[in-house]
Amino acid sequence: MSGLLAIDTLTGGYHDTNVVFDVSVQVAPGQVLGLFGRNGVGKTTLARLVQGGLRPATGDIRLGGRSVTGLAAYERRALGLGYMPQTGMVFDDMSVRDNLYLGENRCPPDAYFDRFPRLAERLDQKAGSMSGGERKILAFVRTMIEDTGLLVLDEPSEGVQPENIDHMADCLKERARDGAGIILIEQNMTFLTQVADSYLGLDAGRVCLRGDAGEVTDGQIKAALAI
Ligand SMILES: Nc1ncnc2c1ncn2[C@@H]1O[C@H](COP(=O)(O)OP(=O)(O)OP(=O)(O)O)[C@@H](O)[C@H]1O
Repeated sequence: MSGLLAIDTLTGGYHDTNVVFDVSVQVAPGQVLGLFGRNGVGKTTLARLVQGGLRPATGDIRLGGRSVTGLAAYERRALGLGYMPQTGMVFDDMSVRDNLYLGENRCPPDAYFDRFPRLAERLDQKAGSMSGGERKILAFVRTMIEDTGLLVLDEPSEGVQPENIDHMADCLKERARDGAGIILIEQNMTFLTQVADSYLGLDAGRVCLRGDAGEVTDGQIKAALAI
């Protein structure tokens, strides 16, 4: 597998307390890695270690063959790493239009309005006045339109209606078909299994299950979640 992203024996967490231990995994162009596990097992922490918001205690992260372990989040962003955090991506005081159109290195969002017409209807509305699910869709589309080769998305479907989750799945599959590597953190297993072509399960910060979609069974995923 040619590594777009290579994570090597990564350990890290908060201050002196590590919550992710010895995680190694690779993501190739076009691959969607489904990252799952119960609440509090370290999924968001792993995502933030990859994104650069947290620095690892030990281990290495390589993007396109280059070590980015010592780089700040904005430097990783400049190298093509996109990140949709679980919360806090939308600027509540700005309009939906400004959330979508302001910023550099973006494609126009218009291509997403067929799938998510609510955004087009609410362009002049403040983002903070939208529902939680609508703000998630806004954050998702902002992430999709950025010019990035690796996307890390932390529970994008939380609070989103099933029909729009299906549209999110289609968008992610298209980005992967276009060559992006994707790490998708999800509690919604229907969504995750719809999109992921490989899985990484975490328990207590350690890898408890890994494999391609053809190898890992629903039963194994359920068992990993019920550990
Ligand atoms: N800012 C922080 N400071 C200290 N500890 C934290 C911080 N954020 C998370 N933790 C701890 O790190 C551990 C892993 O949390 P993390 O948010 O990575 O889990 P998660 O698998 O993403 O959970 P969830 O599914 O609930 O989002 C938890 O024990 C949590 O309490």
